[in-house]
Amino acid sequence: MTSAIEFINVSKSFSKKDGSIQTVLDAVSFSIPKGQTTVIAGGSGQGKSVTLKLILGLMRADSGQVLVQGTDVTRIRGKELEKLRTHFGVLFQGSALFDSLTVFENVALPLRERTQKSEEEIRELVMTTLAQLELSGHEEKYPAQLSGGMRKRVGLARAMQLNPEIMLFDEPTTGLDPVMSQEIYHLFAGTQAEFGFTSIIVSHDIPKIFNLADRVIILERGNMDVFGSPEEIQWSEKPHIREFVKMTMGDIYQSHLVEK
Ligand SMILES: Nc1ncnc2c1ncn2[C@@H]1O[C@H](COP(=O)(O)OP(=O)(O)OP(=O)(O)O)[C@@H](O)[C@H]1O
Repeated sequence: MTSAIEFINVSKSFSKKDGSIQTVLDAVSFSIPKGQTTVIAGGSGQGKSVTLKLILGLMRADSGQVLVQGTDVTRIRGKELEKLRTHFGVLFQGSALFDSLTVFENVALPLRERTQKSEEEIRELVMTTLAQLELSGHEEKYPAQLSGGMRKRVGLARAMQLNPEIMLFDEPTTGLDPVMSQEIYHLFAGTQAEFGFTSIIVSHDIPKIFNLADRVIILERGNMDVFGSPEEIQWSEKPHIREFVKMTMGDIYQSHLVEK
């Protein structure tokens, strides 16, 4: 299976104020297959956002290789890095919409900034995506006039504009109620199936988010455990994974744990 992303012995540490060193990633290796959905989970401060930043080249690894579609991000800079980033669609917490721009303008932004398309072409593309994400009729509204779920959908519409091969979602359902979160998950599953991009989702919303996952990566104390499917997690013998299952998946997987 071809990998969209591969970490080979990647380490990342930070110097703390008290002079000590905090190792966030300790020689981790894993690969993210093309066209699949990988969920990155783990407790607070375990390095999920650092992992996304390393993938995007927003942060540099201390050692090891971070391969994005075969290119080592740790070795490129400037224009080359910018070009590589065009392969990504990014939806971060809070959707990061521009409040002073309408829905239409927010979604059109990447096309206006990154392509030579005419305004006519841009209108057609934006209106098509808005229709796909059930946002038709809202194009002249401003973000403040939308619900949280709609803002996420606008963020998703914008992230999809340049037909990215890889989508990164950082806590995509933060701040949404369970009904809206469910709606967003449906939308992810639908758009992923339709467009076939590689999805990487960082989320605390376990076990719900696991329904979307082809594979799961759990980060803890500098190490990563990679599971081929969410079901595999429950059979892990590792105490910290069993603890994670108990804390986050509770009753759903409890019976299996008891049976073991
Ligand atoms: N630029 C930085 N300088 C110093 N320390 C940093 C920096 N970025 C991250 N860290 C530290 O690295 C650790 C991992 O951070 P990260 O943001 O990746 O955690 P996370 O798993 O995404 O957590 P959360 O779920 O709370 O968002 C944290 O302890 C954080 O303080």
